[in-house]
Amino acid sequence: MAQYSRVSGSVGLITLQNPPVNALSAAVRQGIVDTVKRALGDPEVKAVVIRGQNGVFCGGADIKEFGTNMSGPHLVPMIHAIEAANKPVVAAIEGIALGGGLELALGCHYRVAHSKARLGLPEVTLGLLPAAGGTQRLPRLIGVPAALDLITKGRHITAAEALQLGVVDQVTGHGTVDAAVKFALSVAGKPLDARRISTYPCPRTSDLDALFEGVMQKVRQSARGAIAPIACVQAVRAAATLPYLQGMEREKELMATLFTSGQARALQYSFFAQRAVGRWSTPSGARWDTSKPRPVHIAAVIGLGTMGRGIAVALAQAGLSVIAVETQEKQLMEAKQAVSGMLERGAKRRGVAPALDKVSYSHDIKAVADADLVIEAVFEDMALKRTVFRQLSAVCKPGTVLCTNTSGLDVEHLASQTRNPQLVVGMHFFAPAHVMKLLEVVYGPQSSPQAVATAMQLGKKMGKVSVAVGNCRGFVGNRMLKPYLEQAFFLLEEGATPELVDRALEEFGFPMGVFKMSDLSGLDVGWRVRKADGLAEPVGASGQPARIRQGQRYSPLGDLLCEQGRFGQKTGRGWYQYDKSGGQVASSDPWLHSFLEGYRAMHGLVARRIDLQEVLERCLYALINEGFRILEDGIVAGPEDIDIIYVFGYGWPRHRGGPMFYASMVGLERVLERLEHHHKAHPDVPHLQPCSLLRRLVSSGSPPVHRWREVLKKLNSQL
Ligand SMILES: CCCCCCCCCCCCC[C@H](O)CC(=O)SCCNC(=O)CCNC(=O)[C@H](O)C(C)(C)COP(=O)(O)OP(=O)(O)OC[C@H]1O[C@@H](n2cnc3c(N)ncnc32)[C@H](O)[C@@H]1OP(=O)(O)O
Repeated sequence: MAQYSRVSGSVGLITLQNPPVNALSAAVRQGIVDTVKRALGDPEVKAVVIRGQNGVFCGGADIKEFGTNMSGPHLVPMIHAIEAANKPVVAAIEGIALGGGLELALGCHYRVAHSKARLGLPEVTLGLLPAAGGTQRLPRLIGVPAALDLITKGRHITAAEALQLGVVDQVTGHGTVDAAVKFALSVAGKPLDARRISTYPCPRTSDLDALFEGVMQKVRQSARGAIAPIACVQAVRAAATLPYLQGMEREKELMATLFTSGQARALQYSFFAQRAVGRWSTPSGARWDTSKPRPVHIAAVIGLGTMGRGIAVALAQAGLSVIAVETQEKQLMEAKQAVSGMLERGAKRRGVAPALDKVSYSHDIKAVADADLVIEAVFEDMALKRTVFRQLSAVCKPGTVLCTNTSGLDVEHLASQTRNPQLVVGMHFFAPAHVMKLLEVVYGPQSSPQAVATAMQLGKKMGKVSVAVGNCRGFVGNRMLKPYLEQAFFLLEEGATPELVDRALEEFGFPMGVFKMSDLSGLDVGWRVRKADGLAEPVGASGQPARIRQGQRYSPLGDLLCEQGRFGQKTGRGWYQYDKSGGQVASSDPWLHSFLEGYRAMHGLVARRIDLQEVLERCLYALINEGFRILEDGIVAGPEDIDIIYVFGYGWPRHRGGPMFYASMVGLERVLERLEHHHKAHPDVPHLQPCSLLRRLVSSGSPPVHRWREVLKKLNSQL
C-alpha cells in the first residue's frame, strides 16, 4: 500500500509500504494511484514527493506476483499519470531503486538520491526487460550506449554514477526526504514540459546501426542462448528509431514473449532458490534461524597452493585478519608475493586500498593458536590432511572451528582425528577461490549447529553463495559430475567424438563442454582420484577385463590419455590439441580420432551414429538421476540447493534454472522414460537406472519443483 501525508505545508508525501523492499504489488500500485490522485486534487499541494518506507525506495515489480493472475492497476498507465501530472513529482531515492522502482522514478519529474543508494534495471537477470517504460525512457534520458549497457547487463550503479550519467538530479549525503521536499518546493510552479522524459527525442548517436550490431553480437556471444538480453537490445533499438508510443508498443510485445518463456520462469526460480539456500537446515534439526554462529575475527589458512592463496585473499578482502601458513620456506615466499599481487589487483579493480596488512605469514602451524577459525587447504590427500588435523587439534585454542577445503574427502573421518569433532566442517571452495561464488559447507553427523552456522556466515561475509550439504563422496557437485563424465566417456567408446559431445553441451548453454573443461582443469586430477580408488589400474594388474571395474562398465579412456602424458591444456595435448603447453585455444586432434578408432577396434566396439539429443539425455539425465539420489539420501534439504550449486559452481546455464528445475521443465515422466530407455540399452551402467525417488515423484503426479520439499517430507514420513 501507500501512505499519504502533507509536509512543509504544501508538499504531498507518498510513502510506499511493502516491506522489505517495497515491491510494487497490486496493493502498492493501487495505493500510488489513489494517493497521486489525492495530491493532485488537493489545491493546497504544490508538489509531490514519493519515497519508500524504511529507507528503501523500491525493489521493482513484485516478482512473487508474476506467477499469479496479476490484478490491480497496471504500472505503465500509473507511471504515465505521474509523468503527466501538472504538479512536480520528485522521487526521493534511498536504499535502492531497481527495475519497476527506477521506472517509477523515471516517470517522476525529478530524482533526488542518497549517496549510498543503488539504482538499476536488473530485469534481464530475471529473464525479462524493463517493461514499465524503462527501455524507452532511459535511452532518452542518458543516451543509447549508456542505456544499453545498463539494461542488457542489469548492472546496479551507485548514486554518484547515476548523477554523472544524468539519471538523478541531485545526490545528498543526509536526509533524502528532507532534501527532496526542499527540492520539490524549489521547483513548484515551474513549467514541467521539459521534465517529461517520454517527450524527449533520443540523443543522436553516430552510426546507430553499427552500434546495435556490435552490441547484439556481444550479447549473443555472452548470453549463450538466453533470450532476454537480445530482447533488451531490440527494445532499446525501438527507443532509438521509433516515436515514444510505438516504442512502448514494441516494449510490451517483447515483454509478452519473455514473460511467458521458460527462461523467465527458470531465472525467477533461481532468484528465489538463491535466497532459499540461505535458510539452510540439516537432518539433525540445525537451522539458519536457531543456530548462532561464533564470531570470527581471525581466520587461518593452512597450505598456500592455488586454493589456499585464493582463500586467503577472499578472507582478507572480507575484512578478516588472516594467518597464512605454509611450511616450506620457499613456497611461503612465493605465496606471499602471489597473495599480495592478487590483493593489489583486486583493490585496484574495486577502487579501494589493498588489504595487505590483513595477512600475516608463517611457516609454523603453531602461529594459528589464536585463530577463531582455520581452513586447511593442503594437497587433496587424506593422510596429509589427517596429520594436519591432528596438529590443529593440538595447537588451536578451545572453540576454534576447523574446516577442511576438500572437493570430496570424508569430513567425518577428519573430524574423528580431533578432540572436538563437533567443531569440524568442510568448506569446499571452487577455483579460483577468491573469484568463484560457490561454497559447499559440508556438515558431518557430529558437526554442531554452531560450526555449520559459523561456516555459512563466513561464506556470506566472503561474498559467497553458501550451500549446506551433507557429507558424502564428492558432496553434491562432484558426486553428480561423476555419472555425467562417465556418460561422456561411454559416448566416445560408442562412436561420438569430443567435439560432438562438447557441441551438444555448449549449445545447451554450458560455457564449455565436458572435454574442454576436463582439458582446462587437467586430466591428471581425475586420474589421481581413480588410481586412489583402485579404478585406474593397468589392465593386467586389475585382473579384470579393461572395460569392467568393480563389476561395472568402466571406460579407461581418460587413464590411457594420461599414460601418454596428455594432461590437457597444461601439456598442450588432451582431448584436444593446443598450440603450446598452457595454450587455451582447443583444436581438433587427428591423433585422438585415430586413437579412438584403434581403441574401438581393439575392444570390438562398432562406432554408431550418435546425435546431439542422445548426448544431452545420456549426460544430463544421468547427472539429474544422481541429483534425485542425493535428495533421497537427505544430503541436501531441497532441489534448490542442487540447482544453486550447479548454476554457481559448474557452469549450468542460469536461464535453465539448474538440473532439478530443468528436469521438472522437461517433465519427470519424460526424464524417467528416457532413463529407462537408456538403462535398457546399457544395463551394465547403474547410473542410468532411474532412482526410486524419481519414480515416486512421477507416481505422485510429477509435482512442480517448488513442491518437492513437501512431497519429500511426506514420502519420508511414510517410510
Ligand atoms: C501474455 C502475458 C503478457 C504478460 C505481460 C506482462 C506484463 C507485466 C508487466 C509488468 C511490468 C513490470 C515491469 C518491471 O520492469 C519489472 C520488474 O521490476 S522485475 C523486478 C526488478 N527488481 C529486481 O530484480 C530486484 C530483485 N531484488 C534484489 O535484487 C534484491 O532482493 C535487493 C532488492 C537488492 C535486496 O537485496 P538483499 O538486501 O540482499 O535482500 P534479499 O535479496 O534477501 O531480499 C529480501 C527479501 O525481499 C524479497 N524481494 C526482493 N526483491 C523483490 C521483488 N522485486 N519482488 C518480490 N520480492 C522481492 C526477496 O525474495 C527476499 O525475500 P525472501 O525470498 O527471503 O522471502
